[in-house]
Amino acid sequence: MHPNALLELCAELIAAVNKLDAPADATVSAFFRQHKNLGQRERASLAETVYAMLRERLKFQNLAQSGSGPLPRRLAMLAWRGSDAFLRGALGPAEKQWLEQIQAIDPRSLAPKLRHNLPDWLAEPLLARLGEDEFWKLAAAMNEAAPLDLRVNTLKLKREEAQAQLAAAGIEAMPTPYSPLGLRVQGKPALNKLALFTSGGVEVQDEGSQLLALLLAPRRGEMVVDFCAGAGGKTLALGAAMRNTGRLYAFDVSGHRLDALKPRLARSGLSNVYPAQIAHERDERIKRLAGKIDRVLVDAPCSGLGTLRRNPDLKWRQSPQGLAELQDKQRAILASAARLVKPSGRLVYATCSLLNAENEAIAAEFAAAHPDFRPLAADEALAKAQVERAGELVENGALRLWPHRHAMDGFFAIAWERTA
Ligand SMILES: C[S@@+](CC[C@H](N)C(=O)[O-])C[C@H]1O[C@@H](n2cnc3c(N)ncnc32)[C@H](O)[C@@H]1O
Repeated sequence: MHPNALLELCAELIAAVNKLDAPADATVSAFFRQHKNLGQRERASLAETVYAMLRERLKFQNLAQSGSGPLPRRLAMLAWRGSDAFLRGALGPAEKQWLEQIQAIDPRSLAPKLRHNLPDWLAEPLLARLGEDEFWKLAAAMNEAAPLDLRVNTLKLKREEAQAQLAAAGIEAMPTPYSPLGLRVQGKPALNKLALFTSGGVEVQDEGSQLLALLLAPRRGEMVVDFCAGAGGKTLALGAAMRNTGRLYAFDVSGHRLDALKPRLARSGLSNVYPAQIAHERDERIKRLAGKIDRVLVDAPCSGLGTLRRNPDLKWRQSPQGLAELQDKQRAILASAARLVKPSGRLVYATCSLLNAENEAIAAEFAAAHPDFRPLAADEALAKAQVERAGELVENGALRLWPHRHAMDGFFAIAWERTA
Protein backbone atom coordinates (compact mmCIF):
# COMPACT_ATOMS: atom_id res chain seq x y z
CA MET A 1 0.00 0.00 0.00
CA HIS A 2 1.21 3.53 -0.72
CA PRO A 3 2.72 5.12 2.42
CA ASN A 4 0.25 8.00 2.39
CA ALA A 5 -2.74 5.66 2.07
CA LEU A 6 -1.51 3.69 5.11
CA LEU A 7 -0.87 6.85 7.12
CA GLU A 8 -4.40 8.03 6.30
CA LEU A 9 -5.80 4.68 7.47
CA CYS A 10 -3.75 5.02 10.62
CA ALA A 11 -5.22 8.48 11.22
CA GLU A 12 -8.72 7.05 10.69
CA LEU A 13 -8.06 4.31 13.24
CA ILE A 14 -6.60 6.81 15.73
CA ALA A 15 -9.71 8.99 15.37
CA ALA A 16 -11.91 5.93 16.10
CA VAL A 17 -9.86 4.76 19.11
CA ASN A 18 -9.61 8.29 20.49
CA LYS A 19 -13.38 8.45 20.96
CA LEU A 20 -12.69 6.14 23.93
CA ASP A 21 -16.23 4.77 23.67
CA ALA A 22 -15.10 1.11 23.42
CA PRO A 23 -12.05 -0.92 24.43
CA ALA A 24 -9.18 -0.10 22.06
CA ASP A 25 -8.55 -3.77 21.20
CA ALA A 26 -12.18 -4.16 20.07
CA THR A 27 -11.99 -1.02 17.90
CA VAL A 28 -8.71 -2.17 16.34
CA SER A 29 -10.08 -5.68 15.60
CA ALA A 30 -13.26 -4.24 14.05
CA PHE A 31 -11.16 -1.90 11.88
CA PHE A 32 -9.01 -4.78 10.63
CA ARG A 33 -12.14 -6.80 9.82
CA GLN A 34 -13.32 -3.87 7.66
CA HIS A 35 -9.92 -3.60 5.95
CA LYS A 36 -9.17 -7.19 4.98
CA ASN A 37 -6.62 -6.08 2.37
CA LEU A 38 -4.12 -4.98 5.03
CA GLY A 39 -1.07 -7.25 5.28
CA GLN A 40 0.48 -8.59 8.50
CA ARG A 41 3.19 -5.94 8.65
CA GLU A 42 0.76 -3.12 7.90
CA ARG A 43 -1.54 -4.30 10.66
CA ALA A 44 1.36 -4.49 13.09
CA SER A 45 2.42 -0.90 12.23
CA LEU A 46 -1.12 0.42 12.73
CA ALA A 47 -1.77 -1.46 15.97
CA GLU A 48 1.60 -0.52 17.48
CA THR A 49 1.13 3.13 16.50
CA VAL A 50 -2.34 3.25 18.08
CA TYR A 51 -1.05 1.68 21.30
CA ALA A 52 1.95 4.05 21.38
CA MET A 53 -0.45 6.98 20.96
CA LEU A 54 -2.63 5.72 23.85
CA ARG A 55 0.38 5.16 26.14
CA GLU A 56 1.69 8.71 25.67
CA ARG A 57 -1.55 10.41 24.73
CA LEU A 58 -1.04 13.54 26.83
CA LYS A 59 2.38 14.13 25.32
CA PHE A 60 1.31 13.52 21.74
CA GLN A 61 -1.85 15.60 22.03
CA ASN A 62 0.16 18.46 23.45
CA LEU A 63 2.84 18.28 20.76
CA ALA A 64 0.22 17.92 18.02
CA GLN A 65 -1.27 21.31 18.88
CA SER A 66 1.28 22.91 16.55
CA GLY A 67 1.42 21.95 12.88
CA SER A 68 -1.48 21.90 10.45
CA GLY A 69 -3.89 19.45 8.85
CA PRO A 70 -6.25 17.07 10.69
CA LEU A 71 -5.29 16.25 14.32
CA PRO A 72 -5.52 12.42 13.92
CA ARG A 73 -2.97 12.58 11.06
CA ARG A 74 -0.60 14.63 13.22
CA LEU A 75 -1.04 12.13 16.05
CA ALA A 76 -0.34 9.27 13.63
CA MET A 77 2.89 10.96 12.50
CA LEU A 78 4.06 11.57 16.08
CA ALA A 79 3.24 8.10 17.40
CA TRP A 80 4.26 6.20 14.21
CA ARG A 81 5.80 2.80 15.01
CA GLY A 82 6.32 1.45 11.48
CA SER A 83 9.46 2.08 9.43
CA ASP A 84 10.81 5.61 9.47
CA ALA A 85 11.55 5.62 5.75
CA PHE A 86 7.98 4.50 5.05
CA LEU A 87 6.60 7.40 7.11
CA ARG A 88 8.80 9.89 5.29
CA GLY A 89 7.38 8.57 2.01
CA ALA A 90 3.95 9.67 3.19
CA LEU A 91 4.80 13.21 4.27
CA GLY A 92 4.77 16.51 2.40
CA PRO A 93 7.74 18.93 2.84
CA ALA A 94 5.98 21.06 5.51
CA GLU A 95 5.04 17.93 7.48
CA LYS A 96 8.60 16.64 7.33
CA GLN A 97 9.91 19.94 8.66
CA TRP A 98 7.31 20.04 11.45
CA LEU A 99 8.10 16.46 12.51
CA GLU A 100 11.83 17.19 12.62
CA GLN A 101 11.21 20.22 14.84
CA ILE A 102 9.11 18.17 17.23
CA GLN A 103 11.60 15.29 17.30
CA ALA A 104 14.34 17.73 18.29
CA ILE A 105 12.51 18.62 21.53
CA ASP A 106 14.27 17.18 24.59
CA PRO A 107 11.63 15.02 26.35
CA ARG A 108 13.18 15.97 29.70
CA SER A 109 12.10 19.58 29.08
CA LEU A 110 8.42 18.58 29.04
CA ALA A 111 6.11 19.12 32.03
CA PRO A 112 5.89 16.07 34.38
CA LYS A 113 2.36 15.28 33.23
CA LEU A 114 3.53 15.00 29.62
CA ARG A 115 6.26 12.61 30.73
CA HIS A 116 4.20 10.24 32.88
CA ASN A 117 1.06 10.43 30.72
CA LEU A 118 -1.35 9.61 33.52
CA PRO A 119 -4.55 11.46 34.43
CA ASP A 120 -4.30 13.42 37.73
CA TRP A 121 -6.78 11.21 39.59
CA LEU A 122 -4.49 8.23 38.92
CA ALA A 123 -1.06 9.89 39.18
CA GLU A 124 -1.78 11.46 42.59
CA PRO A 125 -2.52 8.31 44.62
CA LEU A 126 0.31 6.38 42.95
CA LEU A 127 2.81 9.13 43.68
CA ALA A 128 1.59 9.30 47.30
CA ARG A 129 2.00 5.55 47.73
CA LEU A 130 5.29 4.99 45.91
CA GLY A 131 7.22 8.25 46.29
CA GLU A 132 8.86 10.16 43.42
CA ASP A 133 11.56 7.61 42.48
CA GLU A 134 9.40 4.53 42.22
CA PHE A 135 6.51 6.43 40.69
CA TRP A 136 8.67 7.25 37.64
CA LYS A 137 9.84 3.65 37.41
CA LEU A 138 6.22 2.50 37.42
CA ALA A 139 5.24 5.09 34.80
CA ALA A 140 8.06 3.83 32.54
CA ALA A 141 7.22 0.15 33.14
CA MET A 142 3.57 0.72 32.27
CA ASN A 143 4.61 2.08 28.89
CA GLU A 144 6.44 -1.12 27.98
CA ALA A 145 4.80 -4.03 26.19
CA ALA A 146 3.90 -6.96 28.47
CA PRO A 147 5.67 -10.30 27.96
CA LEU A 148 3.77 -13.39 26.87
CA ASP A 149 3.37 -15.80 29.79
CA LEU A 150 1.96 -19.32 29.67
CA ARG A 151 0.67 -21.53 32.46
CA VAL A 152 1.52 -25.17 32.06
CA ASN A 153 -1.41 -27.51 32.68
CA THR A 154 0.31 -29.92 35.05
CA LEU A 155 -2.56 -32.37 34.67
CA LYS A 156 -1.15 -33.02 31.20
CA LEU A 157 2.60 -32.45 31.41
CA LYS A 158 5.50 -31.01 33.40
CA ARG A 159 6.87 -27.51 32.87
CA GLU A 160 10.16 -28.82 31.44
CA GLU A 161 8.25 -30.99 28.96
CA ALA A 162 6.21 -28.01 27.78
CA GLN A 163 9.39 -25.96 27.49
CA ALA A 164 11.00 -28.72 25.38
CA GLN A 165 7.95 -28.93 23.09
CA LEU A 166 8.06 -25.18 22.56
CA ALA A 167 11.78 -25.36 21.80
CA ALA A 168 11.10 -28.11 19.22
CA ALA A 169 8.65 -25.70 17.55
CA GLY A 170 11.37 -23.03 17.49
CA ILE A 171 9.90 -21.04 20.39
CA GLU A 172 12.21 -19.99 23.18
CA ALA A 173 10.60 -19.97 26.64
CA MET A 174 12.07 -19.61 30.13
CA PRO A 175 10.56 -20.54 33.51
CA THR A 176 8.77 -17.53 35.04
CA PRO A 177 10.71 -16.01 37.97
CA TYR A 178 8.11 -16.77 40.67
CA SER A 179 5.30 -19.05 39.51
CA PRO A 180 6.29 -22.74 39.44
CA LEU A 181 3.74 -23.25 36.65
CA GLY A 182 4.77 -20.52 34.24
CA LEU A 183 6.84 -20.12 31.09
CA ARG A 184 7.79 -16.72 29.65
CA VAL A 185 7.96 -16.79 25.86
CA GLN A 186 10.34 -14.68 23.80
CA GLY A 187 8.58 -12.45 21.26
CA LYS A 188 4.94 -12.92 20.28
CA PRO A 189 4.81 -16.20 18.33
CA ALA A 190 1.41 -17.52 17.19
CA LEU A 191 0.60 -20.37 19.56
CA ASN A 192 -2.96 -21.29 18.71
CA LYS A 193 -2.05 -23.88 16.09
CA LEU A 194 0.58 -25.65 18.21
CA ALA A 195 -0.42 -29.14 19.39
CA LEU A 196 0.80 -28.16 22.87
CA PHE A 197 -1.83 -25.42 22.94
CA THR A 198 -4.73 -27.15 21.15
CA SER A 199 -4.35 -30.18 23.41
CA GLY A 200 -4.61 -28.00 26.52
CA GLY A 201 -0.99 -28.41 27.62
CA VAL A 202 -0.59 -24.65 28.07
CA GLU A 203 -2.86 -21.62 28.46
CA VAL A 204 -1.91 -17.98 28.00
CA GLN A 205 -1.90 -16.45 31.49
CA ASP A 206 0.11 -13.63 33.03
CA GLU A 207 2.36 -14.82 35.87
CA GLY A 208 0.43 -12.59 38.31
CA SER A 209 -2.84 -14.40 37.58
CA GLN A 210 -1.10 -17.72 38.18
CA LEU A 211 -0.02 -16.48 41.61
CA LEU A 212 -3.62 -15.63 42.58
CA ALA A 213 -4.70 -19.20 41.96
CA LEU A 214 -1.69 -20.44 43.95
CA LEU A 215 -2.70 -18.21 46.88
CA LEU A 216 -6.16 -19.78 47.04
CA ALA A 217 -4.41 -23.18 46.95
CA PRO A 218 -7.49 -25.40 46.53
CA ARG A 219 -6.90 -29.06 47.36
CA ARG A 220 -8.07 -32.41 46.03
CA GLY A 221 -11.72 -33.21 46.66
CA GLU A 222 -12.66 -29.73 47.94
CA MET A 223 -15.72 -27.60 47.16
CA VAL A 224 -14.41 -24.41 45.56
CA VAL A 225 -16.03 -21.30 44.11
CA ASP A 226 -14.52 -18.93 41.54
CA PHE A 227 -17.05 -16.15 42.16
CA CYS A 228 -16.15 -13.85 39.23
CA ALA A 229 -14.89 -16.48 36.82
CA GLY A 230 -15.25 -14.50 33.57
CA ALA A 231 -13.61 -16.41 30.72
CA GLY A 232 -12.08 -18.69 33.31
CA GLY A 233 -8.36 -17.95 33.27
CA LYS A 234 -8.13 -18.60 36.99
CA THR A 235 -10.83 -21.28 36.98
CA LEU A 236 -8.62 -23.47 34.80
CA ALA A 237 -5.64 -23.00 37.11
CA LEU A 238 -7.80 -23.84 40.16
CA GLY A 239 -9.29 -26.94 38.53
CA ALA A 240 -5.82 -28.25 37.70
CA ALA A 241 -4.58 -27.50 41.24
CA MET A 242 -7.50 -29.66 42.49
CA ARG A 243 -6.15 -32.44 40.21
CA ASN A 244 -9.54 -32.60 38.48
CA THR A 245 -11.30 -33.80 41.66
CA GLY A 246 -13.90 -32.18 43.94
CA ARG A 247 -16.28 -29.54 42.61
CA LEU A 248 -15.35 -26.13 41.26
CA TYR A 249 -18.21 -23.69 40.61
CA ALA A 250 -17.39 -20.95 38.07
CA PHE A 251 -19.90 -18.14 38.63
CA ASP A 252 -20.26 -14.92 36.70
CA VAL A 253 -23.04 -12.48 35.84
CA SER A 254 -21.89 -12.49 32.21
CA GLY A 255 -23.09 -15.50 30.21
CA HIS A 256 -21.05 -14.22 27.27
CA ARG A 257 -17.80 -14.42 29.26
CA LEU A 258 -18.67 -17.85 30.65
CA ASP A 259 -19.25 -19.02 27.06
CA ALA A 260 -15.63 -18.13 26.32
CA LEU A 261 -14.62 -20.51 29.12
CA LYS A 262 -16.18 -23.54 27.39
CA PRO A 263 -13.61 -24.20 24.61
CA ARG A 264 -10.80 -23.60 27.10
CA LEU A 265 -12.39 -26.06 29.48
CA ALA A 266 -12.70 -28.63 26.69
CA ARG A 267 -8.98 -28.29 25.88
CA SER A 268 -7.95 -28.46 29.54
CA GLY A 269 -9.34 -31.95 30.16
CA LEU A 270 -11.02 -30.78 33.39
CA SER A 271 -14.31 -32.37 34.38
CA ASN A 272 -14.64 -30.90 37.88
CA VAL A 273 -15.78 -27.42 36.73
CA TYR A 274 -19.43 -26.29 36.92
CA PRO A 275 -19.93 -22.95 35.13
CA ALA A 276 -23.13 -21.10 36.11
CA GLN A 277 -24.44 -17.69 35.22
CA ILE A 278 -25.81 -15.82 38.23
CA ALA A 279 -28.16 -12.83 38.15
CA HIS A 280 -26.21 -10.90 40.80
CA GLU A 281 -24.11 -11.61 43.87
CA ARG A 282 -27.17 -12.43 46.02
CA ASP A 283 -28.53 -15.01 43.55
CA GLU A 284 -30.52 -17.94 45.04
CA ARG A 285 -27.88 -20.39 43.84
CA ILE A 286 -25.33 -18.65 46.02
CA LYS A 287 -27.60 -18.66 49.06
CA ARG A 288 -27.99 -22.44 48.81
CA LEU A 289 -24.22 -22.90 49.07
CA ALA A 290 -23.80 -20.66 52.15
CA GLY A 291 -21.29 -22.06 54.66
CA LYS A 292 -20.49 -25.09 52.47
CA ILE A 293 -17.44 -24.03 50.47
CA ASP A 294 -13.80 -24.77 51.33
CA ARG A 295 -12.16 -22.07 49.18
CA VAL A 296 -13.63 -19.00 47.50
CA LEU A 297 -11.86 -16.72 45.03
CA VAL A 298 -13.24 -13.24 44.39
CA ASP A 299 -11.40 -11.92 41.33
CA ALA A 300 -13.44 -8.75 41.51
CA PRO A 301 -14.50 -6.46 38.68
CA CYS A 302 -12.08 -3.52 38.89
CA SER A 303 -10.56 -0.61 37.01
CA GLY A 304 -7.96 -2.94 35.44
CA LEU A 305 -5.28 -0.29 35.96
CA GLY A 306 -2.69 -2.97 36.70
CA THR A 307 -2.95 -4.04 33.05
CA LEU A 308 -2.03 -0.72 31.42
CA ARG A 309 0.86 -2.39 29.60
CA ARG A 310 -1.76 -4.34 27.62
CA ASN A 311 -4.72 -1.96 27.85
CA PRO A 312 -3.34 1.59 27.88
CA ASP A 313 -6.78 2.97 26.94
CA LEU A 314 -8.08 2.11 30.43
CA LYS A 315 -6.35 5.11 31.99
CA TRP A 316 -8.42 7.36 29.71
CA ARG A 317 -11.63 5.36 29.87
CA GLN A 318 -11.80 5.06 33.66
CA SER A 319 -12.83 7.96 35.91
CA PRO A 320 -13.20 8.74 39.64
CA GLN A 321 -16.98 8.24 39.29
CA GLY A 322 -16.45 4.87 37.63
CA LEU A 323 -14.08 3.96 40.41
CA ALA A 324 -16.67 4.75 43.09
CA GLU A 325 -19.20 2.51 41.31
CA LEU A 326 -16.64 -0.30 41.12
CA GLN A 327 -15.92 0.02 44.84
CA ASP A 328 -19.64 -0.44 45.63
CA LYS A 329 -19.65 -3.61 43.53
CA GLN A 330 -16.45 -4.88 45.13
CA ARG A 331 -17.85 -4.42 48.66
CA ALA A 332 -21.12 -6.14 47.78
CA ILE A 333 -19.50 -9.07 45.96
CA LEU A 334 -16.92 -9.69 48.69
CA ALA A 335 -19.57 -9.65 51.44
CA SER A 336 -21.79 -12.12 49.53
CA ALA A 337 -18.93 -14.40 48.56
CA ALA A 338 -17.73 -14.54 52.18
CA ARG A 339 -21.05 -16.13 53.23
CA LEU A 340 -20.15 -19.19 51.16
CA VAL A 341 -17.00 -19.97 53.14
CA LYS A 342 -17.22 -22.72 55.76
CA PRO A 343 -15.36 -22.58 59.11
CA SER A 344 -11.61 -23.03 58.51
CA GLY A 345 -12.21 -22.35 54.80
CA ARG A 346 -10.20 -19.78 52.82
CA LEU A 347 -11.37 -16.59 51.09
CA VAL A 348 -9.21 -14.64 48.62
CA TYR A 349 -10.11 -11.14 47.41
CA ALA A 350 -8.15 -10.00 44.35
CA THR A 351 -8.09 -7.27 41.71
CA CYS A 352 -5.83 -6.23 38.84
CA SER A 353 -5.90 -2.64 40.06
CA LEU A 354 -2.98 -0.64 41.45
CA LEU A 355 -5.12 1.59 43.62
CA ASN A 356 -5.46 1.31 47.41
CA ALA A 357 -9.09 2.37 46.97
CA GLU A 358 -9.95 -0.91 45.25
CA ASN A 359 -7.56 -3.04 47.29
CA GLU A 360 -6.41 -2.36 50.85
CA ALA A 361 -9.39 -0.05 51.51
CA ILE A 362 -11.96 -2.68 50.49
CA ALA A 363 -10.08 -5.37 52.42
CA ALA A 364 -9.89 -3.20 55.57
CA GLU A 365 -13.63 -2.44 55.49
CA PHE A 366 -14.40 -6.12 55.07
CA ALA A 367 -12.07 -7.14 57.89
CA ALA A 368 -13.59 -4.58 60.25
CA ALA A 369 -17.09 -5.92 59.60
CA HIS A 370 -16.06 -9.63 59.69
CA PRO A 371 -14.06 -10.45 62.82
CA ASP A 372 -14.61 -14.14 62.05
CA PHE A 373 -12.17 -13.87 59.12
CA ARG A 374 -8.49 -14.07 60.14
CA PRO A 375 -5.93 -12.70 57.66
CA LEU A 376 -3.40 -15.23 56.36
CA ALA A 377 0.18 -14.25 55.55
CA ALA A 378 0.35 -14.39 51.74
CA ASP A 379 4.12 -15.04 51.73
CA GLU A 380 3.67 -18.18 53.85
CA ALA A 381 0.74 -19.40 51.76
CA LEU A 382 2.66 -18.81 48.51
CA ALA A 383 5.83 -20.44 49.82
CA LYS A 384 3.74 -23.56 50.61
CA ALA A 385 2.59 -23.49 46.99
CA GLN A 386 6.28 -23.65 45.84
CA VAL A 387 6.48 -19.98 44.87
CA GLU A 388 10.11 -18.84 44.91
CA ARG A 389 11.11 -15.77 46.94
CA ALA A 390 7.46 -15.16 47.88
CA GLY A 391 8.50 -12.48 50.39
CA GLU A 392 9.36 -10.17 47.46
CA LEU A 393 5.75 -10.24 46.33
CA VAL A 394 4.04 -9.32 49.58
CA GLU A 395 3.30 -6.01 51.36
CA ASN A 396 1.63 -5.98 54.79
CA GLY A 397 0.68 -9.63 54.45
CA ALA A 398 -1.05 -9.24 51.06
CA LEU A 399 0.17 -10.05 47.56
CA ARG A 400 1.06 -6.76 45.80
CA LEU A 401 2.45 -7.12 42.31
CA TRP A 402 3.83 -4.16 40.37
CA PRO A 403 4.94 -4.02 36.72
CA HIS A 404 8.16 -2.11 37.60
CA ARG A 405 9.16 -4.40 40.50
CA HIS A 406 8.06 -7.80 39.31
CA ALA A 407 7.65 -7.51 35.50
CA MET A 408 4.04 -8.65 35.86
CA ASP A 409 0.67 -6.96 35.57
CA GLY A 410 -0.31 -5.11 38.75
CA PHE A 411 -2.32 -7.33 41.09
CA PHE A 412 -3.51 -7.29 44.67
CA ALA A 413 -4.70 -10.33 46.60
CA ILE A 414 -5.44 -10.91 50.26
CA ALA A 415 -6.36 -14.22 51.89
CA TRP A 416 -8.42 -14.87 55.03
CA GLU A 417 -9.37 -17.99 56.93
CA ARG A 418 -12.82 -18.23 58.43
CA THR A 419 -12.46 -18.99 62.11
CA ALA A 420 -16.08 -19.67 63.07
C1 LIG B 1 -11.58 -9.41 36.75
S1 LIG B 1 -12.84 -10.11 35.84
C2 LIG B 1 -12.61 -11.83 36.08
C3 LIG B 1 -11.50 -12.46 35.27
C4 LIG B 1 -11.43 -13.97 35.42
N1 LIG B 1 -11.42 -14.41 36.79
C5 LIG B 1 -10.22 -14.56 34.71
O1 LIG B 1 -9.28 -15.01 35.36
O2 LIG B 1 -10.22 -14.58 33.46
C6 LIG B 1 -14.27 -9.78 36.82
C7 LIG B 1 -15.52 -10.53 36.45
O3 LIG B 1 -16.54 -10.21 37.40
C8 LIG B 1 -17.78 -10.36 36.76
N2 LIG B 1 -18.81 -9.76 37.62
C9 LIG B 1 -19.26 -8.48 37.65
N3 LIG B 1 -20.21 -8.34 38.59
C10 LIG B 1 -20.36 -9.55 39.18
C11 LIG B 1 -21.20 -10.05 40.23
N4 LIG B 1 -22.07 -9.23 40.84
N5 LIG B 1 -21.09 -11.35 40.57
C12 LIG B 1 -20.21 -12.16 39.93
N6 LIG B 1 -19.39 -11.75 38.93
C13 LIG B 1 -19.47 -10.46 38.57
C14 LIG B 1 -17.54 -9.72 35.41
O4 LIG B 1 -18.50 -10.18 34.46
C15 LIG B 1 -16.13 -10.17 35.08
O5 LIG B 1 -16.12 -11.33 34.29
